Order: sequence, then C-alpha cells, then structure tokens
Amino acid sequence: WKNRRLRALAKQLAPRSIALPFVGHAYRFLGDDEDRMEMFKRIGREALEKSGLLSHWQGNRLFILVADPEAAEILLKSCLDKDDVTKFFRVLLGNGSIFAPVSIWRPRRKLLAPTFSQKNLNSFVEVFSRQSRIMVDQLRSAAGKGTFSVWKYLTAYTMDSVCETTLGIKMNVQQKPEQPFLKAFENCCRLDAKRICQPWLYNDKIYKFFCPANFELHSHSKEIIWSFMDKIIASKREYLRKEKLESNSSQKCKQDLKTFLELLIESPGGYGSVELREETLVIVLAGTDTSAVGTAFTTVMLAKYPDVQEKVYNELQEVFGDSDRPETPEDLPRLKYLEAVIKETLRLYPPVPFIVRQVKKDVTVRLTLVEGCGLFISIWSIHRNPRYWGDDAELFRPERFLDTPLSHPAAFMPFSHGPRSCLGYQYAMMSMKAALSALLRRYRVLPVEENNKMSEAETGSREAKNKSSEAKNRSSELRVKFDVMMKDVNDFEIQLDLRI
Ligand code: HEM
Repeated sequence: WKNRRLRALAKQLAPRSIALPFVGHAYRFLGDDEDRMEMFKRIGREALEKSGLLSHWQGNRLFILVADPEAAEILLKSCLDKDDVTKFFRVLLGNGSIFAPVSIWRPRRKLLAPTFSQKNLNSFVEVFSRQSRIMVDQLRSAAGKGTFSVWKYLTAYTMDSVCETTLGIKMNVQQKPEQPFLKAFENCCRLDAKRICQPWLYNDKIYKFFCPANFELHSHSKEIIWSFMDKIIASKREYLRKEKLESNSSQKCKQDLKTFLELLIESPGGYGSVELREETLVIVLAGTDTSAVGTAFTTVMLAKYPDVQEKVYNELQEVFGDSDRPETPEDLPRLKYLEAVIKETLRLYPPVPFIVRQVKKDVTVRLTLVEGCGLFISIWSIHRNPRYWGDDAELFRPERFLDTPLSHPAAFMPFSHGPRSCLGYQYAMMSMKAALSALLRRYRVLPVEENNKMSEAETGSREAKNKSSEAKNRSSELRVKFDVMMKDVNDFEIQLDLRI
C-alpha cells in the first residue's frame, strides 16, 4: 500500500526521462563530477518548469526535488530527519549533529548554539584578521606572475581560522600545507560524493567487493582523522585541567577567548570523548570547505566584474583609508556592499547546492508528499527561480541585496532554512568578509589570461554598450562540479596585481 502511494506520487511529478529497473533515474548521474552537477542543474530546471516539484527515482527510493521556496519552507520545518543517503557521512561523523537522527541532534544543537553568540563571534575577528594577513602575505609570491589557483590559499586560511577558533590549536596549514589530516578529509569527501550518486554501490558488501581500493582508502582516511581529533581533544583536556589547577593556586587570570572545544568540554552535563570528537569534526568539516568555496567563488566573480570590484574597493577605502590596520568587529558590519557581493555569489553559486531530508510523516505542499520519500531541496534552483528573483535571476547583480527585501524568506538560503539550518551562518559571513577585505585592500583581482584580454576589450567598449548586452555578459556561467561541496571546474583560477 505504501509503495502504491509512492508510485502514484512519482507519477504525478514525473520527469521527462524514464526510470530504469533497479537504478531508477540514477543512470543520469554517470560521468564525472561536472556531469553530475550538470545533471542536478538540468533536473532543477525541469522542476522549475513544473511549478517547483519533480520526482526522481534513486535506485528503488523515491525522491522529490524541490525548487520552490514556499514548499521548501514548509518541508524544512516539518521534515527534520536527514535521508538515509547521508549514512556514508555518518561513517566518519558518527552521531555528529549535522547528520544525526532528530533525537540526538536536538539536545546537541541546544548545547552548541550559544557557542555562536555574537560575543564569541566578535572575539574571533582578531583570529580571522591575523590569519587573513598571513594568507595575503603568502599570496605575494603569486602576485604579478600570471594565472594561478587561489583555492589552496583560501582553504588553508579557513582551516587555520576554524581550528584556532573552534579547537584552540594553531595548525599552521598556511605555512605547512602537507598535513595527512587534510588529505584524509579530502579523500572522504570525494569518495562519499561519488557513492551518493551510485545507488548500486550503497550496500557496504557490494561496495567493498567492487571497489576494494576506495573502501580501503575511506577506512584508512577515517582512522587518520579520528586519531588526529582524539589527540587534540586529549591534549586540550589536559591543558584545561592544568589551567584549572594553576588558577586555583595563583588566582591567575584566565584567557578571554574560549574555543568551541573548551566550551563543549566545560558545558554543564559535559560531552564524552566520542561525542566531543563527533561535534568538533562536524564544525571543522562544516566550517572549512564551505567558507573557502564561498570566498573562492566571490574572488572569481570579482575578477570577472571589475566594476563591482572597484565599488568594493571604494567601500574599503571609506572604512580603512590607506591604513594597513587589521579588521575589527566594528568594521565588518560597515562593509555592506561587500556583503551584498558575497550574498549574490552565494545565490548563484551556493557551496552546498542541495540539502537532503526524509519525509517521516505525510506532509502537504500543494499535494501530499508521502511518508518514506526522500527530499532533495535544490538550493541551486530556488536561487534561480524567476518567480522570486525576476527575469534577471541568472544575472550577477549584487545591488539586488541592497535595493529590495527578499520576496520570500526562503528564496535565499545558502545556509538552509528552518530549525536545522546552518549554525555557523554569521561566523561564515564574518570570516569571508575579513578574508576578502584583507585580500582586496592589498591586491587587484584579475581574470585568467585569455579571458583577461577579452575582458579588457569589453571594458573599453563598455560605456558604449547598452544595458541588455551588459546583462548578457553577466549571465555567463562558471563551470561547476559536485564534490560534496559545489566547486569551480577550473579550480578557482585568477591573477593578482599588487595595489600598494
Ligand atoms: C559559506 C559557508 C557555509 C555554508 C554555505 C553553510 C551551509 C550549511 C548548510 C546548507 C547546512 C545544512 C543545513 C540543513 O540540513 O538544513 C549547514 C549546517 C551546519 N553548518 Fe554550515 N555552512 C557554512 C559555514 C559554516 C561554518 C563556518 C560553520 C562553523 C564554524 C558551520 C557549522 C554548521 C553546523 C554545526 C551545521 C549543522 C546544523 C544542525 O544540523 O543543527 N557552517 N551549513
């Protein structure tokens, strides 16, 4: 009976392509990382044509792809469970809050939330600012030397910032990039992203049999990550124990800046070692690549649109003048245009292009979504839905975030929406602003060489161009791929020129 209801729902929202026995529509995800993202986009566009909902069989599981913010808002409030396809991430993260069942997630979120208070976040700005200065210094060797990928600099910056603020350890990845822990993280993400799209490999025994090397690499990478985290947590516990003893005996002043890890260890009720590892891993995993991707896409967009970059630079001049002083918590809210540029980039290139949930109880959004089906909430498609963003939805126009309020609260949701949305939203915005501020105060960002020539020609004749051709120029897409996060196929290549 349940299957019959699922099949009836699938039929009502059927896509143009046919579902094959055993694999459903998953054959459409064959190919490389770029092909997979292309397919997500294509399905998303089809959902937009069909009033925002589309069915998709992933093997024998029915998923509904959601491209409409009104439906997404209801679903993200009422369907808090993550779908079973996220079980691969749970191998690494255990019951870490991001993919945990609701009964485990709820109390952990409560405990974690106060650690993102404005007071704590403000105290992290000093770290963001110091770490972004290191990044800017490291970039000196690439400036004026042609095209290069900015990715490794940004990901090292976010890793160092997240580890210093959340764990209280100075990883120095920016100075020493060869860390086995980082490679292991990368391996797990890449392997999980691929497996999630291949339902014929969901079963562990089949995966182990047909892909023994991948299975082995995943297990080995997990061991490296776990033992690294366990060592950090043990040394932090020891540090806190000693600090407590010392402060008892000498009334020594305790440090002001509390890391997430310290706050978790000292929280009333306390976390056990496994829970501590799970939650710190969640924050490192959720906080590192996401912010690096957001910052990297913004950098590429600034290279592509020099007039936008000039406006950002003028704003930075207003706030900092010619001074080289570090960013403070008071500076960041003043960078309003930079914030609009970051938001517009996150709209067009959301680092997490879709969210996966499961319907545990029938829920009605125009029609009834049946218990047992999965949900792909497509952030990518919601952000390009012309009903909410207008006819210029595909265009890069940061001013839209200054001109007009959102047409729907869930129309913009790079950090998701509802009770289970991103806890690090403000943290991420502050970290990205600090990094981009430091970068743009020191350098002018330029597109890669071939495009650069084209762009100079375009810039020269720009004045003469009418608005519609500018609009056309602004809609030209970056090539993207799916690798748990959504990333640039060209590895975020740019050029830099020293400003001062
Ligand atoms: C541009 C940067 C970021 C983006 C786009 C992003 C996006 C997201 C998304 C889409 C989710 C899933 C929400 C859902 O399933 O509905 C999430 C969850 C989460 N994020 Fe972020 N995130 C970013 C940065 C960060 C940072 C910097 C941190 C922490 C330092 C963080 C911590 C978390 C946590 C703890 C969760 C789990 C929340 C829960 O399940 O209660 N995120 N994020």
